Order: sequence, then structure tokens, then C-alpha cells
Amino acid sequence: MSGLFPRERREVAPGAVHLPDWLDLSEQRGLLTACRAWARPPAGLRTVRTPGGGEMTARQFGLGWHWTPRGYTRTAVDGDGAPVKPMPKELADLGARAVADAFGSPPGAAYDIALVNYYDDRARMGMHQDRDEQSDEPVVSLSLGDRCVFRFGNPLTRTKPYTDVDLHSGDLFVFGGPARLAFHGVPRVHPGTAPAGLDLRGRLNITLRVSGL
Ligand SMILES: O=C(O)CCC(=O)C(=O)O
Ligand SMILES: [Fe+2]
Repeated sequence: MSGLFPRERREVAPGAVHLPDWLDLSEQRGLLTACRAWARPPAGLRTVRTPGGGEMTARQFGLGWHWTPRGYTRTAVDGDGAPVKPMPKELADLGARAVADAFGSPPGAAYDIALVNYYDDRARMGMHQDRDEQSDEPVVSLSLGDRCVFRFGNPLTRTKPYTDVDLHSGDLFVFGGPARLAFHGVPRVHPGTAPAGLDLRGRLNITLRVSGL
């Protein structure tokens, strides 16, 4: 599983930092168990329909706020209509700790959104910007389970230049400052590559954000 060399912290673009193995296995297991509970109804994991009539292949749920392609709401307007579950304090704290570790100083506001994406073997996420928040605090991204290719681009176009980063279970990726509105996506998940000690088929991604709402 481990390569010959440790994977090292890397600034992928100004304001975008990859911190490999940020969560140890027991933290990953704790988060996975919590995600399984949060993903249950009401306002649980659902398939997101896009305005063009398609469906996103990664399935999703929110905590704190519910996201749809039309913006944030407090209820699962495109799901069962139930109120979204509150933002757990442990995730708000994790967001603040991630920013402090990535940039050396804590964020200026509290993390109040968690969007959790579940990718099966065929799921992908196209290049997009995270721009429905009214705050420029960094986006914090945590990965659990299967490895993936995370494509991190630039704020101007959804095409090159971009950098493909291998995200493993436990990795942290934070993007803020000049990278806050960079296009990014997940072109590929590598099935069956989750750590043996984590009981997960597929990949979970947790992004923590400040709504400014
Ligand atoms: O799954 C990922 O690593 C990225 C998720 C993402 O970009 C998003 O939820 O906006
Ligand atoms: Fe995103």
C-alpha cells in the first residue's frame, strides 16, 4: 500500500495545499461511522438532479446547509423535504484545524456546511467551481476510502492548466485565497483501493465550507 517514499505536503497552486495522511486510521474510521449515520434519512444521501435534466453520479447529502445546483437551502428541497441535519461541532472544529494546519493561521469564520459525496466505482465529478458560498474562507476537503484522481485547475477556465493529484484515504486538500474559485473535479476513482482497515467500498469525500449566509 505505501510507496517507497512518504507522500509529502505540496502546494499544488498558490492557496491550494495537499496534506497527505492528515487523518490516521482511527480518525478515518470514526468519521466513516459518523457519515453512515448522517447519511440516513431524513435529509439523507440522495441523487442530485442537474438543471439540464441529468443526474450527478456522485450521491450527496449536506449537514448545516443543503446544496442543490440552484444554491443552498435549509431543507432537502430536491429530496424528502426534511430539515437538513445540524452542522456537527466535530466537523466545524475539523475545518478550523485543517485551515490552521494548511496555512498556519485559523480561519476567520466558523465552518457551517459539510457536503458529503459518495462515489461508487463509476462515479465522477465534472470540473466546476464551488461558488454558492458568500464567503471567501477556504474549502476543506477530506477523503475516505478508495483513492481517486482529483483534478485541480485554475479560476479562469475548466480546462488546462490543471494538476492531477492522487487523493488517498485520510488525505486533506484545502483551497483558498487565489485558488478559492479554481475549477476542480474528480475524473476517476480507483475501485478497491481503500485501506484494509477501513470497511468501505467506494469513496467518501467531505467538503467543509463557510456559507457566509
Ligand atoms: O470529491 C471530491 O474530492 C471533490 C468534491 C467537490 O468538488 C465538491 O463537492 O464540490
Ligand atoms: Fe467542488
